[in-house]
Amino acid sequence: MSVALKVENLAKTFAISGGLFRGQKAGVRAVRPMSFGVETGETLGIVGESGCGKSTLARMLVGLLEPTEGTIEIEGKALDNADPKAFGRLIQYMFQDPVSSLNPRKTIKQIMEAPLKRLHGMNRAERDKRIAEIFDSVNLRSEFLERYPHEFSGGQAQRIGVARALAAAPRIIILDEPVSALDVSVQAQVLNLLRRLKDEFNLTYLFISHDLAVVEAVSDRIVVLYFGAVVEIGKAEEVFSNPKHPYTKLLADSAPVVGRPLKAPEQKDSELPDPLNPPPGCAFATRCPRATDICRESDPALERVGGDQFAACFHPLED
Ligand SMILES: Nc1ncnc2c1ncn2[C@@H]1O[C@H](COP(=O)(O)OP(=O)(O)OP(=O)(O)O)[C@@H](O)[C@H]1O
Repeated sequence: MSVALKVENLAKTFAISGGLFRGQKAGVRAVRPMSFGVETGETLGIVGESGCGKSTLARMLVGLLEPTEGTIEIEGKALDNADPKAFGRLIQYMFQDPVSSLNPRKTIKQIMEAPLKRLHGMNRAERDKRIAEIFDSVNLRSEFLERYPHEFSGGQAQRIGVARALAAAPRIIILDEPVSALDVSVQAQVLNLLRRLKDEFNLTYLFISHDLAVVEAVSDRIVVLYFGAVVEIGKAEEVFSNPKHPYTKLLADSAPVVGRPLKAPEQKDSELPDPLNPPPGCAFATRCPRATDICRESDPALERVGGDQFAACFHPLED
């Protein structure tokens, strides 16, 4: 197995100035230094509550945001923010709401052609051939090419979003809530299509979602983020059924997962820490039923807690 993506000490702090912060050096630590790898052909699920840094991480991975520190490597090559085309040829982002992310004044054909011209310098005949192949793979009819984004239903629009991401011939696609806006019946179709395309094009996926049942079903491994940091990482079939970090357990207990009884979440305090004034210790300590003094004083590192599972916790849960 080869490594598709390697992230080392990747972090983003948004500097804040002016207004209340005039003259101060304040910053929101949206992503705290994190490291992980993704194997070629793997689907890595990324979960966490709103504000935990999922979008910031995704935007750094596709070169839309410059990291404050750390490195991103795809297939062994370090990415350079000064070369956005290199990012585009290797990694693409599929937005949650494809209709509003596509230019409403351009036809689907014009939208599909743009990355082929910009990233690959293809001539008209090459572009036509490539677009026809991709449309065939995502089961879209060629007459759709002359239409505009608003003319499509949710499921069709999502397939166009996939087609656009595929047009660049990337190695990795980041799927940001790819099915959350769709009806359940259409969700299954889009998920099946994504699975087939992954094999057909030998792709690697990063799958971001709030829906733990969907993430568990599609992922090989899952990363759980809390307050900008990885708190747990492990095999999809283990992470929610045998969580080691108390936060993962809280998420799993509060999510309605088919076949698993729904329990009230164990928690002391539902508030996230202030990102402008993070606590010195574990960011989850204020909510954690297992927290002790050490948790309030130092921030635990991610450590192996058995098999292929890692957790950042001084008191990981037992099997
Ligand atoms: N441009 C910005 N300037 C300042 N702070 C920001 C900026 N973008 C994001 N943040 C902050 O960084 C943190 C992480 O935000 P991010 O959008 O990455 O989270 P998320 O997990 O994707 O949330 P959601 O699921 O709601 O999209 C939040 O505290 C957010 O307020």
